[in-house]
Amino acid sequence: MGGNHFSVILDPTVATLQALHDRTVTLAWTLPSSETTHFLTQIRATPTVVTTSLVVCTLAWVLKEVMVTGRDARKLRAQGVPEQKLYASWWTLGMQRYLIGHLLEPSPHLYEEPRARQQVPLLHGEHVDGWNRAGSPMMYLTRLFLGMPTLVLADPKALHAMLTLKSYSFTKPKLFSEIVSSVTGDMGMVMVEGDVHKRHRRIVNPLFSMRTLKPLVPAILSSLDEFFALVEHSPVSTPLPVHTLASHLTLNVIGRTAMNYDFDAFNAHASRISAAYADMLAGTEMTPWKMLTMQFPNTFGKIPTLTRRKFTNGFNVIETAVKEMLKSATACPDGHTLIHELLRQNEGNALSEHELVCEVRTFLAAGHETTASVLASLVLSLAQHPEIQQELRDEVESSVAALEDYDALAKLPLLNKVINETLRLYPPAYITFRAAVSDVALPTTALGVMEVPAGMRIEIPIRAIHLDPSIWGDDAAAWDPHRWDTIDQVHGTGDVSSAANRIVNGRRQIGQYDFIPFLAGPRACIGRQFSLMELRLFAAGLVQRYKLSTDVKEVKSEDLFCAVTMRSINAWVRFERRNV
Ligand code: HEM
Repeated sequence: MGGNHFSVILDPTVATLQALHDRTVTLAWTLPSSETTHFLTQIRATPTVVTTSLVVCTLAWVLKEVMVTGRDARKLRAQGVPEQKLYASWWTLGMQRYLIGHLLEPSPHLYEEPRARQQVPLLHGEHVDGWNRAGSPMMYLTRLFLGMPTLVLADPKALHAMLTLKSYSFTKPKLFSEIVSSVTGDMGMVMVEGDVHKRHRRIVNPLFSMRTLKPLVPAILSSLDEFFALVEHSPVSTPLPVHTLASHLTLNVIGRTAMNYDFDAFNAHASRISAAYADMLAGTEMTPWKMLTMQFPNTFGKIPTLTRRKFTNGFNVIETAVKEMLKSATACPDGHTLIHELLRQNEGNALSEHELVCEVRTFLAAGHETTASVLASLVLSLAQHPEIQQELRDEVESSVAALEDYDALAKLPLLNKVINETLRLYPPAYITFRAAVSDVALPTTALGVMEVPAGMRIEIPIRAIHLDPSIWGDDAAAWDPHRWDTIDQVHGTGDVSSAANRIVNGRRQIGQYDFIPFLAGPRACIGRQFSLMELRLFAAGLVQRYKLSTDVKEVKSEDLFCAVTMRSINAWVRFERRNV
């Protein structure tokens, strides 16, 4: 019997069982326990009946997943997509292997070696059968939750179609949305899809134009001054945890520039809102328990653990605070922060109050840890490379009279190369996901037109693409800003996908989809210019004022903490004040 026949029978059965299960669970959580007991007695739900129903539900669901997703995997294999060979049969459990593996061998981080090498081989530069190198398809099938197939896709032609030409034929997969929306709310720009997304993007776009952003330079520099004050109170010989300080710095910036609010994050007794936000972020850390709660939100997800209670409390504190921020911005319509501009752009109330709140929450979530992560890696890399640091200092001092002159700063070649190289090697969005809304045809470099089945989960391995030696050369894993001296960034998918035309007149051709720290297309990062502005001002300001040094010789994979974003957790740097 083919997968389709199975689906016809199984889909409605599973949907019914699932609905029954959800209904029972909802009742169980909402009714007082005495009424729950009464209700269960009334429907003769003895422990045996409940257990049997749950087992049947689970089995039916597993059967459906295996049948339907197995059929989808077969469809892709039949078109020539290679499948990653898993190392042992229990790995076919997909992501569940982390849960089991965790019990067998506790490990603090989801992507820690050696399991990570097998789960995300490209992230770790491991070879995968069928992966480019010798011209074979730049994609492969791997397994995620309960063995569900995921298409890991790095072919520039297919990425161009998926991210740009047919962007709205793909959405964020449910699991991804659940993690993000738990922080941003359900109606922020990262979350919304289709026409709703177009409406949000149209209203928010002007906030991130240079006309709106440039007046924010003084507010960004005032946050840098606070960082300087903190550094100057610390002994010169003591390395400072830039991975934490950068996060405080960018939180203060996003508060001041976007929300008209002072987070005062460098202060150990920081505001209630900073503390609530920290609690909320701690609740998104990707642990095996977190994965279980995401997969079964109505059962495990409802258990009121301490982390969950702190998370909910943090969420509510932020929600209330953002509502107050919106209210005070409404009362001061000429203000210069992003929240003021958002309200001006929202003339006619195209976005509801709830949508506005989610949008502001999104700026906070998307615009804070991402930039902090790049900044920490950038400062550490400069400290590890004193010669580049000096070159950058010379460039800044000879070309820019004052940091306020942002137009001059934005043009500095080495400064931009240092930032690009850091975004290449340490992209905070190291990986992202999409799901096909319906059956969709994608052109590919090696397999002709590929039919992607509806619902297929697709992973874009951003960091793996940035580390691929066939794109960047054999020294791809090294931090070398001068590699950009001989790079041409080529727009479109053009001719760069084959090794033969990668090097032209001694210059390396890098396509639009070979370097995607901010992704590409209609859903590319809207905050790109904002974060580049922060990074340019901070990098220039720091090398002007301090000599940076470190004892950290290399960045190992366990120094990069990977959850929703990737961030450095071992960036200890000394700041020695220069006599100028
Ligand atoms: C170095 C810093 C940053 C990096 C590397 C980065 C990266 C990204 C990436 C890769 C995406 C696409 C995610 C996906 O669709 O799967 C994205 C989306 C987004 N980013 Fe950023 N981001 C950064 C900073 C910022 C800042 C500062 C803001 C705002 C203040 C911001 C706001 C957003 C928003 C709203 C989206 C959703 C856009 C849409 O779906 O239309 N980001 N970012």
